Amino acid sequence: MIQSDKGADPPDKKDMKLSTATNPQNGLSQILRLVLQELSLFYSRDVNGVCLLYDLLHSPWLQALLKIYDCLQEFKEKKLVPATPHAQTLSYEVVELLRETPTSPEIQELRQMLQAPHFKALLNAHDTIAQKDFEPLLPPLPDNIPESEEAMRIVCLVKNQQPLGATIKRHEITGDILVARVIHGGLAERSGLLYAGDKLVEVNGVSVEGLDPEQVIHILAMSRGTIMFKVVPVSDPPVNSQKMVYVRAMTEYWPQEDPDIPCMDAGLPFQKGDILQIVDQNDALWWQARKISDPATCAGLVPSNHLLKRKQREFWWSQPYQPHTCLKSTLYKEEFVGYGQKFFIAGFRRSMRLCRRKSHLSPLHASVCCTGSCYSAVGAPYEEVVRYQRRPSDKYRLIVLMGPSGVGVNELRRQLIEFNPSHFQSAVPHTTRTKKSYEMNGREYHYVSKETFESLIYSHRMLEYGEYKGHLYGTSVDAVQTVLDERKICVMDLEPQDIQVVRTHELKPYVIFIKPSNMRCMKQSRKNAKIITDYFVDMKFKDEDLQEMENLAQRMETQFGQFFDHVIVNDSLHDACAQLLSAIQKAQEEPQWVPATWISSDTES
Ligand SMILES: Nc1ncnc2c1ncn2[C@@H]1O[C@H](COP(=O)(O)OP(=O)(O)OP(=O)(O)O)[C@@H](O)[C@H]1O
Repeated sequence: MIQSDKGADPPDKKDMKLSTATNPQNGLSQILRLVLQELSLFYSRDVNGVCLLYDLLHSPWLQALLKIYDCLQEFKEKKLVPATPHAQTLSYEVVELLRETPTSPEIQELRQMLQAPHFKALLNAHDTIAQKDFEPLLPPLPDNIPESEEAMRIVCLVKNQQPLGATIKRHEITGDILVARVIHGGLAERSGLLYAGDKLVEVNGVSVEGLDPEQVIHILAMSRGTIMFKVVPVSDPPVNSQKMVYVRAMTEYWPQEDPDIPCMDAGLPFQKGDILQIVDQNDALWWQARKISDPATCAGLVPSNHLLKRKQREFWWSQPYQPHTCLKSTLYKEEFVGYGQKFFIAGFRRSMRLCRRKSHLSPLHASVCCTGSCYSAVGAPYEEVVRYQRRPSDKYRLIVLMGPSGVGVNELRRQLIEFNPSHFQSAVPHTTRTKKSYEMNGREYHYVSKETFESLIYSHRMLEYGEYKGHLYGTSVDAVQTVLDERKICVMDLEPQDIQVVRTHELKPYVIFIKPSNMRCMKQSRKNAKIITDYFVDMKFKDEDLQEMENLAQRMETQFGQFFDHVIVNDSLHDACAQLLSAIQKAQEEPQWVPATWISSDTES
């Protein structure tokens, strides 16, 4: 039995009314109204997805659409007829009458308007429609057509700047030239007259019998204006009934470098992190997709998940063996940043940051999880994604900052927390080292035994950890959850190798990559910046430090760019902070693409 929770605000009854039409055949509006009423009962009970569905059905654009639908239904019923079937003659008569009227500027203007070509064309169109005179007159079919004659279709397409949007192939046995695929959004598909499997008989009056596909393409390339195809239609035109799927490309693809692609010109190149709309998966090997950043263009061919995985594997095995290389850092910073300030910020200590950088070298780490570089060798080439909009009642998404050492990740994180400590916070890390006299358990660190720390690792409760001077340091899921449970935004910095561990539906991380600007700008902006390394105190950035930072940033982008939701170039600190604030606000308040598994896990829980 469905009950309403009295504690919550019931949705406004007035707004629920979707349509005012009284037409008894108006079933769609009626059904939607009932669905809304039903949903309003669940609304206050926080049932997963109901609020989203309710808001969708309640949205002004859907209601407006329904109103339009209702109006159209009403007009359909009325069977409107034109006031006059011959508006053109009426117009001639008016012009004649005006001739006999004394001339004035207004009469002159009216006469000109009635005789203007566009007005005449409009009246002509009106008369054609009024007389329902749009069916072309076809000659009668000859009586003596043999039974075995194949039905032909004549297709005329007007060539413009766009490609025709179809590929052809030769049938291996019969040698016929067939339409291999029709590309979504292309001229051929929009005409609705050509289908994959249609047999080409003639192009512009030239028979294609015995020709190679290349020769047919040459004829097409030479044609100007209208192209006429004579085809034998495929008996069963393929129907694309698959649902639209969106994926994030986890690898890059360049059709020009792929000798296997059936038609290089029809290929769609993409880069890591691009969001693709998969519009056709009928072929097991070659899908059709378009980039959501470029929705107006027609689709292109991309390798299917299965094929791309195979290609990745073949590429991986063809590479010479390389021992595991890590993104290493040489720039180290001071011991303690948060101490002595108005409020305390945890997680900025040098020990913590150094162990982070060394974490992927630890044998313990290697035995528990797979690093990012392993991931790129065997991981899925596409990740299914959906649009996710955080609801105000949801916890905040975890904000992850990453970047090469010295780029300013910690400076930005610190400034953010200082800007609004009641809104932004770091997680308190764990350590196995002993507490110092001025420290407090749960403020600088959670001080735990080695056994406790290791059990957290083995139970996958550590998001990142490492060893420094014989002690373990790390950040736990629970420490992050504590911040999120307080309805604050948790901001953490992470090495890219650890990114897979935080990508869970629980934390829904939003990853921001902090990137150095070019060397010339960096030399200027870091003129007075001081770094403290393991060996020197207050050392200025040297050119080689900046160069290494740039190289490291490039490697990080190449290897992990698919995981970055946003990139900020840290040139002016002030601008970078402003960009960071705005990016975080968008991450929390605007729809974003997230892995589909994060959302399905939500529904299951
Ligand atoms: N945009 C900037 N302009 C000038 N100085 C900057 C800028 N960003 C950061 N700095 C300075 O550069 C130095 C290094 O920054 P920070 O400590 O934040 O680096 P990091 O990315 O956290 O690397 P690490 O963890 O190795 O210290 C600091 O002195 C910081 O104040």
